[in-house]
Amino acid sequence: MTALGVDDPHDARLALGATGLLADFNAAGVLEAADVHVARRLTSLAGDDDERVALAVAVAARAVRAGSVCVDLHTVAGDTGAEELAWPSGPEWVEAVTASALAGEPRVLRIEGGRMLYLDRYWREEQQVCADLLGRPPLPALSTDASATLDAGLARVFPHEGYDEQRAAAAIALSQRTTVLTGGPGTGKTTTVAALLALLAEQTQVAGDPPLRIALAAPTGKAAARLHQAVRDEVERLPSVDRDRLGDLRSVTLHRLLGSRPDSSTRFRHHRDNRLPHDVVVVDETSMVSLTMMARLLEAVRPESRLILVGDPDQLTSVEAGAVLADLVEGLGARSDTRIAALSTSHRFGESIRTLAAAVRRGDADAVIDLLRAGGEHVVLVEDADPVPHLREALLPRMLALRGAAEQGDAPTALRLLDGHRLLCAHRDGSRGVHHWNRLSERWISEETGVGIWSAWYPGRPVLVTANDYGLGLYNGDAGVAVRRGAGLRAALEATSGPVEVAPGRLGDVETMHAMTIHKSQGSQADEVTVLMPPEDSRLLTRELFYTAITRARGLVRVVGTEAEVRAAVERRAVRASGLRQRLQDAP
Ligand SMILES: Nc1ncnc2c1ncn2[C@@H]1O[C@H](COP(=O)(O)OP(=O)(O)OP(=O)(O)O)[C@@H](O)[C@H]1O
Repeated sequence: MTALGVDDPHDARLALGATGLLADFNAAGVLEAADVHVARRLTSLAGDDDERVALAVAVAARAVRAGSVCVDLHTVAGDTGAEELAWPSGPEWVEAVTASALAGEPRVLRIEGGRMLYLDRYWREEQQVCADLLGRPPLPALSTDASATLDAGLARVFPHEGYDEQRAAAAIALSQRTTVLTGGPGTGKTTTVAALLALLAEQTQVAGDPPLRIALAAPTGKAAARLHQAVRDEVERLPSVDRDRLGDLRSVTLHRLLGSRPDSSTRFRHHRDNRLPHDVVVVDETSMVSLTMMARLLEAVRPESRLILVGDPDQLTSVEAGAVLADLVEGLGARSDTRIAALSTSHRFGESIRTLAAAVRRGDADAVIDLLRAGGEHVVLVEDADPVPHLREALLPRMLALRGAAEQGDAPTALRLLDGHRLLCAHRDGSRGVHHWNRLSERWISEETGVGIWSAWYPGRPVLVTANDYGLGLYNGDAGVAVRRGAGLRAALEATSGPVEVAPGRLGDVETMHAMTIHKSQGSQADEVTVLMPPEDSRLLTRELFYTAITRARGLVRVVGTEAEVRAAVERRAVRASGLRQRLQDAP
């Protein structure tokens, strides 16, 4: 039996035809078949038969798969936990890669700082992001009159007490061509953006320039729709003079802003030679933007336009490689010529969720355990060896209430009840996974009502949309519930633009949502949230995952897990190797 735990030589995880180091590392579970295939293909194209070079390519591909942009050849053996394999020594390996045809032209591999191995494409993107960001020209100093207008404006758009933090963040953003605006959920990022745009529009008008062209964008359709709604709500609160100057602001996905091309998923219509026309570009949920997307954005934004990157660097990162927002916060934050606009006071949570989230963020596991055990109105820890009875008691009444409203065809109540609670899992499979808890929830409902659930659609079935449907105005991440209409069922959904009802058959991509993954919950909130901690050795169990999960709760967070699982979550960072932070810090 191989270390992968498979006897079958045809197991899909084993790369067919692999030999030598690649085969050994594949069988040990360090490399996946895809890494091996990339390595074999590239080395064979380059005519390189050095096994160490093939292993380097495979390890670089593996790193990208895990979200890293590069890999440290001196430490990777220890980092993988498979030190018993025949790893080349760091210096010898670096030498072999440097001498390889793959490090020549056309270049595929690159070594940085004598040890960090990059697939060249990511190295170039990292270089470009750094150069484009730091190359943006500084703003000219404001005249005395313009300064006075700005001060009066700041007092106008942030009139009340309690807005000092946001006023200071807006002042920082107004003083820079490029600003990273950070803050956790409910810290007033959108409020600050709306006010900032109002002040920029005023500056433009006072200067007699043509009206400001503003782009609002986000990495996903759902985030873009939420941004649109949130900015609209906050603009509504501004004085009428500012509202009129801003007009109707639209928001789009980054793909749409840059202009998708049918022939490529990584190249766009707007680029260095065909820049975006906007004077101000605001990107929300920047934590979900990959290195590649950031590179494409920065080459498309005009150097003289304002760029405002908004997000929460403590949340889960992009699916693709890179941890760009966190790198920008730390890299730019360490420079003397740039300031980060940071918001830290949440205006949405109760004190206890806020304190818990802060303890998770600073990695203070003792404090997290103490806060969870102290419990209270807003925080509950379920440590039972078998949490099922506890959860059945806590969650089943909610499910039955939802079913009741759905049976009566009362869509508004059903949607309100649906928004009341989320059951969050790290995984899809396994005893702590979404599938298991969806099935268990349906079983509880059947047992309690005496009515079996035999078909996919039933009254009270909560659903999650899993693909954008622009025709219906639905986005990946929108939620809904099946409600009775006469003899049949309709799906009532809470689209970002408001509630919609459609025939279930019209919904192509939906899944049952008694439980959902933490990744999918990003960007949404519910009154109550139950977090099922994954097992202690889960690859997904990280501080960022836990922080994202608990900050989905507006009123109550219930954590189901052992002390060891909670500690593992708080103590383990989602480490993504990247050189961007250092590059931004060190560049002149
Ligand atoms: N200084 C403040 N005092 C009181 N309430 C505020 C303040 N700033 C914002 N709010 C309110 O708090 C809520 C959250 O603000 P906002 O939407 O701007 O935060 P956010 O950081 O963009 O949130 P999220 O990232 O979760 O979408 C809103 O209802 C907003 O009107």
